[in-house]
Amino acid sequence: MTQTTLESDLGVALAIRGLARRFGTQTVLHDLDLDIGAGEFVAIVGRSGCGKSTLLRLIAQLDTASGGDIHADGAPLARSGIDTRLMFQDARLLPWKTVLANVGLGLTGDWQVRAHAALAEVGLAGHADKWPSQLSGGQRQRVALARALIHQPQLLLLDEPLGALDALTRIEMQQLIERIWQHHRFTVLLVTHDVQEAVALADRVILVEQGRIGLDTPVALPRPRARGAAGFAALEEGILDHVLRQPEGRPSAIPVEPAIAPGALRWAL
Ligand SMILES: Nc1ncnc2c1ncn2[C@@H]1O[C@H](COP(=O)(O)OP(=O)(O)OP(=O)(O)O)[C@@H](O)[C@H]1O
Repeated sequence: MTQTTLESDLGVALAIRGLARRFGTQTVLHDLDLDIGAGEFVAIVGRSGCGKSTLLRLIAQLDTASGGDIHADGAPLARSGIDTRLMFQDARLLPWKTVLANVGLGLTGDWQVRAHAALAEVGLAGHADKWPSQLSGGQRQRVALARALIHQPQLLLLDEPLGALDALTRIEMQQLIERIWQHHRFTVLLVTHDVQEAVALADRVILVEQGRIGLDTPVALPRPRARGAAGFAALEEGILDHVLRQPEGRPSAIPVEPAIAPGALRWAL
Protein backbone atom coordinates (compact mmCIF):
# COMPACT_ATOMS: atom_id res chain seq x y z
CA MET A 1 0.00 0.00 0.00
CA THR A 2 1.36 3.41 -0.89
CA GLN A 3 -1.01 5.63 1.09
CA THR A 4 -2.09 4.37 4.48
CA THR A 5 -3.01 7.50 6.40
CA LEU A 6 -5.71 10.09 5.87
CA GLU A 7 -5.30 13.85 6.37
CA SER A 8 -5.59 15.57 9.75
CA ASP A 9 -6.61 19.07 10.98
CA LEU A 10 -9.54 19.21 8.62
CA GLY A 11 -12.06 21.07 10.78
CA VAL A 12 -14.33 23.82 9.52
CA ALA A 13 -15.85 26.66 11.58
CA LEU A 14 -19.61 27.15 11.43
CA ALA A 15 -21.52 30.35 12.11
CA ILE A 16 -25.29 29.93 12.33
CA ARG A 17 -27.39 33.09 12.49
CA GLY A 18 -31.13 33.49 12.97
CA LEU A 19 -31.80 29.97 11.73
CA ALA A 20 -35.48 29.13 11.45
CA ARG A 21 -37.38 26.11 10.15
CA ARG A 22 -41.12 25.95 9.93
CA PHE A 23 -43.26 23.03 8.78
CA GLY A 24 -46.66 24.51 7.94
CA THR A 25 -47.81 26.25 11.11
CA GLN A 26 -45.26 24.47 13.31
CA THR A 27 -42.07 26.41 14.01
CA VAL A 28 -39.39 23.88 14.88
CA LEU A 29 -36.32 26.13 14.98
CA HIS A 30 -36.65 29.76 16.09
CA ASP A 31 -34.05 32.34 15.28
CA LEU A 32 -31.21 30.06 16.37
CA ASP A 33 -27.66 31.42 16.70
CA LEU A 34 -24.70 29.10 17.17
CA ASP A 35 -20.94 29.33 16.57
CA ILE A 36 -18.86 26.19 16.30
CA GLY A 37 -15.08 26.38 16.15
CA ALA A 38 -12.95 24.56 13.59
CA GLY A 39 -12.20 21.09 14.89
CA GLU A 40 -14.60 21.41 17.80
CA PHE A 41 -16.62 18.41 19.02
CA VAL A 42 -20.13 19.58 19.88
CA ALA A 43 -22.90 17.39 21.25
CA ILE A 44 -26.53 18.36 20.77
CA VAL A 45 -29.04 17.02 23.27
CA GLY A 46 -32.67 17.74 24.00
CA ARG A 47 -36.10 16.27 24.30
CA SER A 48 -37.49 14.18 21.49
CA GLY A 49 -38.95 16.46 18.83
CA CYS A 50 -37.08 19.60 19.96
CA GLY A 51 -35.45 20.01 16.54
CA LYS A 52 -32.02 18.33 16.86
CA SER A 53 -32.23 16.34 13.62
CA THR A 54 -33.80 19.29 11.83
CA LEU A 55 -30.76 21.36 12.78
CA LEU A 56 -28.41 18.63 11.57
CA ARG A 57 -30.30 18.25 8.29
CA LEU A 58 -30.04 21.99 7.65
CA ILE A 59 -26.28 21.91 8.31
CA ALA A 60 -26.00 18.87 6.02
CA GLN A 61 -27.94 20.82 3.35
CA LEU A 62 -30.52 18.04 3.15
CA ASP A 63 -33.19 20.60 3.99
CA THR A 64 -33.75 24.31 3.36
CA ALA A 65 -34.15 26.85 6.15
CA SER A 66 -37.21 29.09 6.43
CA GLY A 67 -34.93 31.90 7.58
CA GLY A 68 -31.41 32.76 8.67
CA ASP A 69 -28.12 31.47 7.30
CA ILE A 70 -25.17 29.20 7.91
CA HIS A 71 -21.59 30.10 7.05
CA ALA A 72 -18.68 27.67 6.89
CA ASP A 73 -15.22 29.23 7.30
CA GLY A 74 -16.77 32.59 6.42
CA ALA A 75 -18.51 31.51 3.19
CA PRO A 76 -22.22 30.74 2.76
CA LEU A 77 -22.52 27.01 3.39
CA ALA A 78 -23.94 26.22 -0.05
CA ARG A 79 -20.92 27.81 -1.73
CA SER A 80 -18.27 26.74 0.80
CA GLY A 81 -17.48 23.45 -0.94
CA ILE A 82 -16.76 21.69 2.37
CA ASP A 83 -16.99 17.93 2.58
CA THR A 84 -19.69 16.94 5.05
CA ARG A 85 -20.47 13.34 5.99
CA LEU A 86 -23.37 11.95 7.96
CA MET A 87 -23.79 8.88 10.11
CA PHE A 88 -27.14 7.64 11.33
CA GLN A 89 -28.35 5.03 13.82
CA ASP A 90 -28.68 2.61 10.90
CA ALA A 91 -25.38 2.01 9.06
CA ARG A 92 -27.19 1.99 5.68
CA LEU A 93 -24.79 -0.45 4.00
CA LEU A 94 -25.62 -2.04 0.66
CA PRO A 95 -26.09 -5.77 1.42
CA TRP A 96 -25.01 -6.89 -2.06
CA LYS A 97 -21.62 -5.15 -1.81
CA THR A 98 -18.62 -6.27 0.23
CA VAL A 99 -17.44 -4.26 3.21
CA LEU A 100 -14.61 -2.80 1.10
CA ALA A 101 -16.98 -1.83 -1.73
CA ASN A 102 -19.35 -0.22 0.78
CA VAL A 103 -16.49 1.94 2.07
CA GLY A 104 -15.52 2.96 -1.45
CA LEU A 105 -19.08 3.54 -2.63
CA GLY A 106 -19.24 6.03 -5.48
CA LEU A 107 -15.46 6.44 -5.71
CA THR A 108 -13.39 5.85 -8.81
CA GLY A 109 -9.68 5.45 -9.43
CA ASP A 110 -7.40 4.01 -6.79
CA TRP A 111 -9.99 3.96 -4.02
CA GLN A 112 -9.20 0.46 -2.73
CA VAL A 113 -5.96 1.55 -1.04
CA ARG A 114 -7.78 4.33 0.81
CA ALA A 115 -10.69 2.03 1.67
CA HIS A 116 -8.29 -0.48 3.23
CA ALA A 117 -6.67 2.36 5.20
CA ALA A 118 -10.05 3.60 6.42
CA LEU A 119 -11.05 0.06 7.45
CA ALA A 120 -7.78 -0.35 9.34
CA GLU A 121 -8.42 2.92 11.12
CA VAL A 122 -11.76 1.69 12.46
CA GLY A 123 -10.28 -1.69 13.47
CA LEU A 124 -11.73 -3.76 10.63
CA ALA A 125 -8.60 -4.52 8.61
CA GLY A 126 -9.43 -8.22 8.28
CA HIS A 127 -13.06 -7.72 7.25
CA ALA A 128 -12.73 -6.13 3.79
CA ASP A 129 -14.10 -9.11 1.84
CA LYS A 130 -17.01 -9.87 4.15
CA TRP A 131 -20.64 -9.05 3.47
CA PRO A 132 -22.54 -6.62 5.72
CA SER A 133 -24.74 -9.53 6.90
CA GLN A 134 -21.65 -11.19 8.38
CA LEU A 135 -20.96 -8.23 10.69
CA SER A 136 -22.29 -7.29 14.12
CA GLY A 137 -24.20 -4.03 14.60
CA GLY A 138 -21.10 -2.35 16.04
CA GLN A 139 -18.96 -3.55 13.14
CA ARG A 140 -21.53 -2.22 10.65
CA GLN A 141 -21.32 1.19 12.32
CA ARG A 142 -17.53 0.99 12.04
CA VAL A 143 -17.93 0.42 8.29
CA ALA A 144 -20.24 3.44 8.12
CA LEU A 145 -17.56 5.45 9.92
CA ALA A 146 -14.88 4.20 7.49
CA ARG A 147 -17.16 5.16 4.59
CA ALA A 148 -17.24 8.71 5.99
CA LEU A 149 -13.50 8.82 6.76
CA ILE A 150 -12.42 7.85 3.25
CA HIS A 151 -13.73 11.24 2.07
CA GLN A 152 -11.58 13.09 4.62
CA PRO A 153 -14.58 15.12 5.80
CA GLN A 154 -14.20 18.58 7.27
CA LEU A 155 -17.50 18.19 9.05
CA LEU A 156 -18.86 14.95 10.50
CA LEU A 157 -22.53 14.95 11.47
CA LEU A 158 -23.57 12.09 13.73
CA ASP A 159 -27.31 11.59 14.25
CA GLU A 160 -27.60 9.19 17.20
CA PRO A 161 -25.16 6.78 15.51
CA LEU A 162 -24.74 4.56 18.56
CA GLY A 163 -28.38 4.48 19.63
CA ALA A 164 -28.99 0.86 18.65
CA LEU A 165 -25.81 -0.60 20.18
CA ASP A 166 -25.45 -2.47 23.48
CA ALA A 167 -23.77 -0.59 26.33
CA LEU A 168 -20.30 -2.10 25.96
CA THR A 169 -20.16 -1.74 22.16
CA ARG A 170 -21.42 1.80 22.58
CA ILE A 171 -18.54 2.72 24.89
CA GLU A 172 -16.03 1.08 22.51
CA MET A 173 -17.48 3.07 19.61
CA GLN A 174 -17.37 6.29 21.64
CA GLN A 175 -13.68 5.68 22.32
CA LEU A 176 -13.06 4.97 18.64
CA ILE A 177 -14.86 8.13 17.52
CA GLU A 178 -12.90 10.20 20.07
CA ARG A 179 -9.58 8.71 18.93
CA ILE A 180 -10.32 9.31 15.26
CA TRP A 181 -11.52 12.86 15.90
CA GLN A 182 -8.37 13.61 17.95
CA HIS A 183 -6.29 12.39 15.01
CA HIS A 184 -8.10 14.17 12.15
CA ARG A 185 -9.53 17.18 13.97
CA PHE A 186 -12.55 17.55 11.74
CA THR A 187 -15.52 19.36 13.25
CA VAL A 188 -18.07 17.00 14.81
CA LEU A 189 -21.73 17.56 15.66
CA LEU A 190 -23.18 14.64 17.56
CA VAL A 191 -26.92 14.40 18.20
CA THR A 192 -27.54 12.08 21.11
CA HIS A 193 -30.21 11.27 23.69
CA ASP A 194 -27.51 10.08 26.05
CA VAL A 195 -26.24 12.96 28.19
CA GLN A 196 -23.43 10.77 29.53
CA GLU A 197 -22.25 10.15 25.97
CA ALA A 198 -22.39 13.90 25.29
CA VAL A 199 -20.27 14.70 28.37
CA ALA A 200 -17.85 11.85 27.59
CA LEU A 201 -17.12 13.06 24.06
CA ALA A 202 -17.87 16.71 23.51
CA ASP A 203 -15.99 19.97 24.02
CA ARG A 204 -19.40 21.59 24.44
CA VAL A 205 -22.89 20.28 25.09
CA ILE A 206 -25.70 22.25 23.48
CA LEU A 207 -29.25 21.74 24.68
CA VAL A 208 -31.96 22.52 22.15
CA GLU A 209 -35.19 23.55 23.84
CA GLN A 210 -38.28 24.39 21.87
CA GLY A 211 -36.21 25.26 18.84
CA ARG A 212 -33.66 27.46 20.61
CA ILE A 213 -30.35 26.96 22.39
CA GLY A 214 -31.41 26.43 26.00
CA LEU A 215 -27.96 25.67 27.37
CA ASP A 216 -24.42 25.83 26.02
CA THR A 217 -22.07 24.08 28.46
CA PRO A 218 -18.32 23.71 27.92
CA VAL A 219 -16.91 20.37 29.08
CA ALA A 220 -13.49 21.24 30.49
CA LEU A 221 -12.60 17.72 31.62
CA PRO A 222 -9.33 16.03 30.58
CA ARG A 223 -9.54 13.25 27.99
CA PRO A 224 -10.08 10.37 28.07
CA ARG A 225 -12.87 11.09 30.52
CA ALA A 226 -13.59 8.86 33.48
CA ARG A 227 -17.36 8.47 33.73
CA GLY A 228 -17.19 7.87 37.47
CA ALA A 229 -15.25 11.07 38.26
CA ALA A 230 -16.97 13.68 40.43
CA GLY A 231 -16.68 16.51 37.87
CA PHE A 232 -18.12 14.28 35.16
CA ALA A 233 -21.12 13.22 37.23
CA ALA A 234 -21.84 16.80 38.34
CA LEU A 235 -21.85 18.08 34.77
CA GLU A 236 -24.01 15.21 33.55
CA GLU A 237 -26.50 15.73 36.35
CA GLY A 238 -26.63 19.49 35.79
CA ILE A 239 -27.51 19.04 32.10
CA LEU A 240 -30.07 16.32 32.81
CA ASP A 241 -31.62 18.44 35.51
CA HIS A 242 -32.01 21.26 33.01
CA VAL A 243 -33.61 18.91 30.45
CA LEU A 244 -36.02 17.46 32.99
CA ARG A 245 -37.09 20.90 34.17
CA GLN A 246 -38.19 21.73 30.64
CA PRO A 247 -40.92 19.29 29.66
CA GLU A 248 -41.94 19.40 26.03
CA GLY A 249 -44.30 22.24 25.24
CA ARG A 250 -43.78 24.19 28.47
CA PRO A 251 -42.11 27.59 28.61
CA SER A 252 -38.85 27.72 30.59
CA ALA A 253 -40.30 30.43 32.84
CA ILE A 254 -42.36 27.75 34.62
CA PRO A 255 -39.92 25.48 36.45
CA VAL A 256 -41.32 22.11 37.45
CA GLU A 257 -39.88 19.46 39.68
CA PRO A 258 -38.59 16.49 37.71
CA ALA A 259 -40.69 13.38 38.27
CA ILE A 260 -37.51 11.30 38.42
CA ALA A 261 -34.32 12.26 40.24
CA PRO A 262 -31.77 13.39 37.61
CA GLY A 263 -29.09 11.17 39.14
CA ALA A 264 -31.17 8.12 38.27
CA LEU A 265 -31.15 8.87 34.54
CA ARG A 266 -28.74 9.80 31.82
CA TRP A 267 -31.17 9.99 28.92
CA ALA A 268 -32.75 13.13 27.59
CA LEU A 269 -35.99 11.66 26.30
N1 LIG B 1 -40.34 17.00 6.97
C1 LIG B 1 -41.09 17.33 8.03
N2 LIG B 1 -42.37 17.69 7.87
C2 LIG B 1 -43.12 18.06 8.93
N3 LIG B 1 -42.68 18.08 10.20
C3 LIG B 1 -41.42 17.74 10.41
C4 LIG B 1 -40.55 17.34 9.35
N4 LIG B 1 -39.33 17.06 9.87
C5 LIG B 1 -39.43 17.25 11.21
N5 LIG B 1 -40.69 17.66 11.53
C6 LIG B 1 -41.16 17.97 12.87
O1 LIG B 1 -40.21 18.80 13.49
C7 LIG B 1 -40.11 18.51 14.88
C8 LIG B 1 -38.65 18.27 15.22
O2 LIG B 1 -38.22 17.08 14.59
P1 LIG B 1 -36.73 16.56 14.75
O3 LIG B 1 -36.65 15.27 14.03
O4 LIG B 1 -35.79 17.64 14.39
O5 LIG B 1 -36.65 16.33 16.31
P2 LIG B 1 -35.53 15.64 17.19
O6 LIG B 1 -35.21 16.57 18.29
O7 LIG B 1 -34.40 15.19 16.33
O8 LIG B 1 -36.33 14.38 17.74
P3 LIG B 1 -35.83 12.92 18.13
O9 LIG B 1 -34.89 13.11 19.28
O10 LIG B 1 -37.08 12.22 18.53
O11 LIG B 1 -35.18 12.32 16.92
C9 LIG B 1 -41.02 17.31 15.13
O12 LIG B 1 -42.23 17.77 15.68
C10 LIG B 1 -41.23 16.74 13.75
O13 LIG B 1 -42.47 16.12 13.65
